[in-house]
Amino acid sequence: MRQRRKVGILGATGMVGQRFIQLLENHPWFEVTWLAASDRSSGKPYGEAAKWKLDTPLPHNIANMLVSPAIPQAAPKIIFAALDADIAREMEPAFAAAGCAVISNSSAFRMHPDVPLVIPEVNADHLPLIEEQQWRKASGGYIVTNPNCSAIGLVLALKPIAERFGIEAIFVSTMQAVSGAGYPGVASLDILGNVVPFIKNEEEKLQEETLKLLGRWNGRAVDPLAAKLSAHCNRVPVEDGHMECVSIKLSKKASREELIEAWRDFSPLAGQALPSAPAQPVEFVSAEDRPQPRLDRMRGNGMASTVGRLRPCSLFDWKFTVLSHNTIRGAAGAAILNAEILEKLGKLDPGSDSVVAAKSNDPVAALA
Ligand SMILES: NC(=O)C1=CN([C@@H]2O[C@H](COP(=O)(O)OP(=O)(O)OC[C@H]3O[C@@H](n4cnc5c(N)ncnc54)[C@H](OP(=O)(O)O)[C@@H]3O)[C@@H](O)[C@H]2O)C=CC1
Ligand SMILES: N[C@@H](CC(=O)OP(=O)(O)O)C(=O)O
Repeated sequence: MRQRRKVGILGATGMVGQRFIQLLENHPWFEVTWLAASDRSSGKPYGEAAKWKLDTPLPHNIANMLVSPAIPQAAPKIIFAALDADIAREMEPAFAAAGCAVISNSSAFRMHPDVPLVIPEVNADHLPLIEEQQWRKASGGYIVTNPNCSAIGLVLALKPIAERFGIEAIFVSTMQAVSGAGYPGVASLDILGNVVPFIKNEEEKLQEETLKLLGRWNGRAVDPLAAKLSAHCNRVPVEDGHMECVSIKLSKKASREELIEAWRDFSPLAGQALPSAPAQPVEFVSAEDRPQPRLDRMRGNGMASTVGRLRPCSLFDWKFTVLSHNTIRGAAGAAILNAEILEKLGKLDPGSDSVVAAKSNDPVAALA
């Protein structure tokens, strides 16, 4: 049996941090040995610092672990980061500069030209971008990101179609769960019995990240997919699971059967034996009233994207509905799968502990 690698979680007390703890509890490759959060939590036992909000018990060893200050000294070399974007912008480069592999869930560096934005089933071939990062050259450390929670479900559904038929235009309207806003998130008086047709920066992220993810690695950089994309993002009173209504215009004609076949055949990680990879990343359901968040979000242990309601579109070619779990596939599970593919590629260990930390005093500038 292989020895499990020691990993740390930055932002461990938050909603996504908690998912990391839950999903890593019995992970065969990774063992959580370090937890960090803000000064409010640092020095306290995790069980006291965090308001555990998940429906599985907080593991005992984690409850008793002291929350560390969020600094790279004494942190393990593999870090899962679940920080607010503003804090991530300062902190993730400091960890990368100190020689850590930062597997980030935040939006801070997703669109940086030298930072891979990756869904392993879709664009693992973008990972060589890490070699362009100054931190990598100086200390072995790097940042790899996973996408926005709405982009992940959408892109998983689009990739098999883009590969076979090409996509020229996409229209998407989301219905996003409240857990996406963290805790305490949206006030109950705003969301109960209501829909809020605005999520700050979400439409911009969904549009630009989708095109980068479906883009082509040219050996030095990623050329984004040249398609038109228009997004509407809405918050709905659902606990977990982002649903999206999608219309697409194809480059080449496709029948309903051909589209379903493209989704069913899509298994690019088959044979890789990555512990978190779902056997069927895109599940097509034929029932006329599916997918639904409560019934379908846990397909593939929360890592599959469920597609249904495929029918002709009178504006574009086809329309369908897609659903994915926003804090599993859309956040912590996505980052863990990124770490697994990096491990498989022999890239997860950024170097031994003796790696010399980067000399730069400004790690953000070191990326430029
Ligand atoms: N919720 C979701 O569905 C998704 C969230 N994301 C992204 O993941 C990230 C985390 O989201 P979420 O878990 O919801 O956020 P939360 O607000 O629930 O958690 C934030 C975490 O960051 C910590 N933190 C805050 N300030 C600092 C600081 N100065 N130094 C160190 N740690 C700090 C908090 O610690 P403390 O408890 O001590 O304050 C807490 O652990 C965000 O970038 C978010 O956009 C991405 C996809 C989906
Ligand atoms: N904004 C998303 C969750 C999120 O935090 O996204 P991002 O990782 O892009 O910041 C939502 O509200 O559902």
